[in-house]
Amino acid sequence: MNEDAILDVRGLNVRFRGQGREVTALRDVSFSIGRGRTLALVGESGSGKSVTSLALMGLLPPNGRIAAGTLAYRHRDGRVLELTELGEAEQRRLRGVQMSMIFQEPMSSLNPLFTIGDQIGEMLLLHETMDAATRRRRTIEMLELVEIPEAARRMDSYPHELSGGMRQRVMIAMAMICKPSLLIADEPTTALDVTIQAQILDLMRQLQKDFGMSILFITHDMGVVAEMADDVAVMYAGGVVEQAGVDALFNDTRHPYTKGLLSSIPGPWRRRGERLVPIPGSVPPLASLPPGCAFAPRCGYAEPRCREPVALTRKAPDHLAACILEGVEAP
Ligand SMILES: Nc1ncnc2c1ncn2[C@@H]1O[C@H](COP(=O)(O)OP(=O)(O)OP(=O)(O)O)[C@@H](O)[C@H]1O
Repeated sequence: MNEDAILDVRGLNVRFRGQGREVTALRDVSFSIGRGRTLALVGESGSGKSVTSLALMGLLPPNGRIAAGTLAYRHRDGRVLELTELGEAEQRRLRGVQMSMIFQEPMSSLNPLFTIGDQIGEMLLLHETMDAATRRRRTIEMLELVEIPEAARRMDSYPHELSGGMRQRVMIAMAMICKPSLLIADEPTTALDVTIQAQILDLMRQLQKDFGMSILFITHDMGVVAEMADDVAVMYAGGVVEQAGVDALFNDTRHPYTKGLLSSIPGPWRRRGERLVPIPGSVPPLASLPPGCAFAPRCGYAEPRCREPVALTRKAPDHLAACILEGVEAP
C-alpha cells in the first residue's frame, strides 16, 4: 500500500444470502484514503456505499460476507493490518479507537435510556484506563470541542432532550473521543436542515484539522462532496465507476454516470441557465444487473460494446473511470 495511505481497499466483493441464493452487492471495489484526507464515496441509493462502510468496520449483517478482496489498514504504530484477517476481539479494539463511524440518524445509535455523558464516557471506559473524574473532564472537553453549549450541564441530558443537530454533535463527540485516525461518516447531515448541515460540516472540517484524521465521507449529495472531499469515488450498482481528485471529477468528468449526478442537482459547477436533467430510470436490482456496464441501460452514450465487461482504467494521472469513452463533455 502507498506510503501516504491509511486505508487501501482492493477488489472488495461482498455477497448477501437470501431466499436460497447469494447476490453480489459489491463488485471489485477498490480505493485508497490518504492520511489526513477526505474521500467521498458518492452514488444513488442502493449503490453500495453503506455496505462498503460496514465491511470496513467488520459490521456486515449475518447474511453478508466478504467473498474476496483485501482491506489494508495502517495502524497507529505503523504496522499494516489486513482487516479481513483480524479476529473479532482485535476488530473491536480497532473500532471506536482507531476507526470510528457516525451514522445518518443519531437517534438509532444513541441509547435513549442513558445520558449523553454516560454514553460518551462509555467509549473511554471501554478503550482507555482512567479514573471517573478524568473521564468526566475528558467528556466535557469533547462536548466543548463539538460546540455543545453548557457542556457540563448537558452531560446529564438524555438524547431526546436535544435537537437533531445537537444529537449529531454528540455522535461526533462519541466517535472522536478516542482520537481515531479514520472517521467513517455515513450521510451524517442528510437528516438535518440546511443551516445545521452547514454547521456540522464546518465542525467536521475543523476537527479534521485539529486531529489530523482521515475521513471516508458517504453521501449522495454532490454539493456536500464539493464542500468536503479531497478525493471522490463514484459508485454505481455495487462498483466504483469513477475515481479522481475532487477538481478533476467536477471539471474533467470521465463517466456518464458522474455527469448525470452533476447534471441532476443545482450547484456552482453547472453552466449558467442550464436546466437540471435527472438521470432517467433507476438503479437495477442487484440480482438482475445487465451484462457489461451496469449503467449502460440508462446511459445516453451507450453502444453495443458496453455489453462487454468494462474495467476501471486510468484516463489521466490519478483519474480512473470504467467507461469505453475517453470522457464526456462538462455537465
Ligand atoms: N442485509 C442485506 N441483505 C441483502 N441485501 C442487502 C443487505 N444490506 C444491503 N443489501 C443490498 O446491498 C445493496 C447496497 O446497499 P447500500 O445500503 O450499501 O446502498 P447505499 O448506496 O448505501 O444506499 P443508501 O443511500 O440508500 O443507504 C442494496 O441493493 C441492498 O439491497
